[in-house]
Amino acid sequence: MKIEGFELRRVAMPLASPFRTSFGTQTDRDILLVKAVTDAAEGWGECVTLPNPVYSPEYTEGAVDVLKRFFIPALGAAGIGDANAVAEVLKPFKGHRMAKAALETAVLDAELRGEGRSFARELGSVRDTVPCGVSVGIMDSVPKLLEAVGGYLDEGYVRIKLKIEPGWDVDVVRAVRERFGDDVLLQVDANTAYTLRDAPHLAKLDAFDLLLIEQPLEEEDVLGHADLAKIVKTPICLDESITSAQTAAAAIRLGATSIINIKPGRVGGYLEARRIHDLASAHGIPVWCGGMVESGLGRAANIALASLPGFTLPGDVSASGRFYATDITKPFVMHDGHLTVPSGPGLGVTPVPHILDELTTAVEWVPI
Ligand SMILES: O=C(O)CCC(=O)N[C@@H](C(=O)O)c1ccccc1
Repeated sequence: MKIEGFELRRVAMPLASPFRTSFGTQTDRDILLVKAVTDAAEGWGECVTLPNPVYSPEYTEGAVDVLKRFFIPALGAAGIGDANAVAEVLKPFKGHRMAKAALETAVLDAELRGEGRSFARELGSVRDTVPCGVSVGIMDSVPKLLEAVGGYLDEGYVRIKLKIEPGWDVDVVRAVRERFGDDVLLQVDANTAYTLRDAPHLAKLDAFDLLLIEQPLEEEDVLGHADLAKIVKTPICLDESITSAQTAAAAIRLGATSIINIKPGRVGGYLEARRIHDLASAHGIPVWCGGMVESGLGRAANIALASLPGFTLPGDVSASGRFYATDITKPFVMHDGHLTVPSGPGLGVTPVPHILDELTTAVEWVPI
């Protein structure tokens, strides 16, 4: 496959409702799409950076810059023609894993579309559908949260994830349990909002039979998570801390994590995500697919990843309608709490041209 260049496109996607986490509230998603133009096919990658470096050190303008000035020229200089070589060529560049992931995914999608192979087949899919979990943001009041949770359960979501932060945690979980009972699969995500001093408070969550507590402490505090795991009975699940198979191996060895949220953008791409899946499975560590409020393009790739055998917990793999009234692809619609794994070539979905044009705010061609 010969790569001719990449199109960097910004797409402004209004959210169906505000989404609040411990690091802020999003009302829209400014998405950077990377399109690989090759002699075989065109391929898409979605960069999951936020506009500001609050989830991880990356941010969208930085991703655009590093792609244009360093990553795409490096692929050109190396004469890259397949996705397996991308990570190796980009290895000398530190970090910027979300930008690397978007570039690798675009090349992989083009390659697979050219070969008529699906993303799911390439990654090692064993399922035709995946169960849908949903992430529920921090709300203005408990009644409003209970209304939102009830709505998602009525829609058929099989797992509820509650965002928590100091002042919005134990009482909120208790209210959900009291209203919806003990059978609902329930977990919480702190997005690094606590410290080890909060361990006794976080241990109060043990009363509610949660699936896991996600990333309670800051990204770098792997040892703190290992200490916390000795105090809190609820399984600790890492998100921000797991940036590669190597950091996953360290966190598992140190007892800092007993479940891993795999987000392909955070770890540098779907090929590294598969390596983490394989490593975790070898250690008996369940994994699930995290979400970054992706459009249908990133969502398609996540659904494919979530169909691998070690993804035994429902992921943040929700229907398009959870976040977007209008998606740039054919929307993913949940049936009986599940989404169908795309089976077409590559991602199996492509942007709907007139919708993509309407939502595009900038396009830039970067020849290789
Ligand atoms: O379902 C989704 O796509 C969102 C899941 C979710 O809560 N993502 C959170 C997270 O902290 O994991 C997030 C969203 C946007 C940006 C960063 C993080």
